[in-house]
Amino acid sequence: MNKKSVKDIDVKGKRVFCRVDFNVPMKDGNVTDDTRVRAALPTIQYLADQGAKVILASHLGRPKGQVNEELRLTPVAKRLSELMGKDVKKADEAYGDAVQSQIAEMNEGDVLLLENVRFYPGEEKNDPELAKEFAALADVYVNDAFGAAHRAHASTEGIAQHLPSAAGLLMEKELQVLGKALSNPDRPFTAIIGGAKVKDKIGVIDNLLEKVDNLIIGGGLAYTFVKAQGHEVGKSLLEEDKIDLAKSFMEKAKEKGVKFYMPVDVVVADDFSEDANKKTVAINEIPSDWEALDIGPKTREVYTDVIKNSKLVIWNGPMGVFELDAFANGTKAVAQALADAKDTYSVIGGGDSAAAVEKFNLADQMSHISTGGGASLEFMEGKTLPGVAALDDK
Ligand SMILES: Nc1ncnc2c1ncn2[C@@H]1O[C@H](COP(=O)(O)OP(=O)(O)O)[C@@H](O)[C@H]1O
Ligand SMILES: O=C(OP(=O)(O)O)[C@H](O)COP(=O)(O)O
Repeated sequence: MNKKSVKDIDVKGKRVFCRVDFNVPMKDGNVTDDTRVRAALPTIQYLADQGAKVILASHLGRPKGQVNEELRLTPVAKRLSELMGKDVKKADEAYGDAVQSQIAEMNEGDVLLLENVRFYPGEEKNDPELAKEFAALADVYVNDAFGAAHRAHASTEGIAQHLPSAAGLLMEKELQVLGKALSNPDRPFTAIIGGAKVKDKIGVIDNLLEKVDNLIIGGGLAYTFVKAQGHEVGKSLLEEDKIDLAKSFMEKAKEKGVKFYMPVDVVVADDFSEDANKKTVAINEIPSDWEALDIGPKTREVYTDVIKNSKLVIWNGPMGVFELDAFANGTKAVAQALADAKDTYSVIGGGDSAAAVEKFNLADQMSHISTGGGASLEFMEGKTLPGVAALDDK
């Protein structure tokens, strides 16, 4: 990476504004999954150990520029305190005089978490005035929020125009792992694309066809491809206006010699619920008033085999509605195959895929679980991430 690292700059005694992605799931005022907090710990700990005054900033949810009591970062500060084994102070705002006073009282190695930056309308608008207010709090800017690096916001992009800046350790690791996967991949290289966001993932499929040896399609987005193959999909998820594009991808795969794997059988249900009637059918036999909610056993076998024979696999999006146990088998089979394939480097991206791997207790057997869903997709599409582009070059 040609961007400065936090390790390239002197932070001792300096006030460091460190943007992290603490956009974590919460329930009843508690953090229910602290993966992103733990992922940011190496940078926070490094800064504290170096004697910096660590000022952390993050968004949480989408409060649309207004204060939302349920989206305060207080529970995250509590969790971070527990993880670090030291007191982490929390500010009630993200800039201004009160925050300045709190910072003035900090000692070297202290950590302060600012309030949700999206409580201010200027954040998502990348308002230069708000960026200046953030910059006024610190001497140095470090961006460790890979999950938000695809956003050009005041705390991810604007602030970097006003302070010396560098990438945090998580940011570096994410860019290095994903960058290597794409620039110099071990082969056979397989991409598995599933989930429900057809529109978001179409672009990435196009780009991946230039790079992979195998492309596996599953999840809700498969049915646009199934339809493009000429089969009926009943009530399954379908993006009518993307059928032609799906067709062109299958043709492109043929031209490029990419093996394109689609479900050969599926689990269909008469309702989107745990206790729906369900049955397994061949891909050309989806009944008109049923919907496909998971891949079937034959497909699981094929996909498992491809994974076993790959050296590098990137996986984004579940194979079925894994939140319902009745339709979790396809996703579980893929996760298990990745866990079993010890010689295969596995990269998981996307909140739901990561959640699925956690649910099956297989997270620690994956090589790399990316903290960014949208960010990892945009990166893999070859787009520039504004939060990275804004940082100082080496
Ligand atoms: N066959 C399907 N029909 C409808 N929804 C599906 C199907 N397969 C997967 N899904 C849903 O897709 C969602 C995840 O999609 P997406 O957000 O694109 O993935 P990710 O967050 O991993 O990028 C899950 O909530 C899952 O229930
Ligand atoms: O959770 C996030 O995105 P992700 O679910 O695509 O990983 C990031 O924190 C970005 O959040 P945003 O999509 O509200 O800008």
